Amino acid sequence: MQIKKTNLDGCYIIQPRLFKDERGSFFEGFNSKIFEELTGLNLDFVQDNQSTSSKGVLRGLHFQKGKYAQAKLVRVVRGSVQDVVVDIRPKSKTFGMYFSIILSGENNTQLFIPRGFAHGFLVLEENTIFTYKCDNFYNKESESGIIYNDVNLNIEWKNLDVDYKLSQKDLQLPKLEDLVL
Ligand SMILES: Cc1cn([C@H]2C[C@H](O)[C@@H](COP(=O)(O)OP(=O)(O)O[C@H]3O[C@H](C)C(=O)[C@H](O)[C@H]3O)O2)c(=O)[nH]c1=O
Repeated sequence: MQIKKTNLDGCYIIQPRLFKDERGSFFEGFNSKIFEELTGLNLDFVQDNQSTSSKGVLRGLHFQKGKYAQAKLVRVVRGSVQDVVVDIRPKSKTFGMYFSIILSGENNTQLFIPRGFAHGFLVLEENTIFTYKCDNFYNKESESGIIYNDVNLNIEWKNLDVDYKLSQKDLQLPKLEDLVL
């Protein structure tokens, strides 16, 4: 497993070691011992999520507030996404800045997203399967989010040959400046 820092403190790109043979391939999706050795973080993931989306779906930008904030370890099983995280930690020197990366079933790349970030992704291929671990349980009442095209964030979402598809809930999300964090 290789870990690389991003421009956002505490957010890491993780590249698992892939083992290939005549049958196919194998990699460890998560190994707490190695992860702690490389990041110093001792995480207790309590929930595993998976979503399947068609091309053009944009989920996010979401986060859970307060004590229900979640750190996430995200990756794509099949297909590909443009994954985007926004630092919304009020005291962070990179508050309001974002990081974007392509995650795919081909590159097996993972992103570790610490608590205090909003997260979303744009689906680049049909039938993309997205899976992720969370270190805190889902809590509907603490759900919040930021509209994907918040002018102040100026996220450069990839141009696709299909329209973006968002839930009604996500289309009504506020801008970061209108949130009380
Ligand atoms: C997140 C979640 C949802 N649900 C239920 C609630 C809804 O009835 C249904 C779909 O939920 P939602 O539309 O919020 O799913 P996404 O738009 O994929 O939300 C996720 O997408 C972004 C990118 C994230 O990073 C978050 O983990 C999460 O907010 O699943 C659950 O039962 N448990 C859960 O943990």
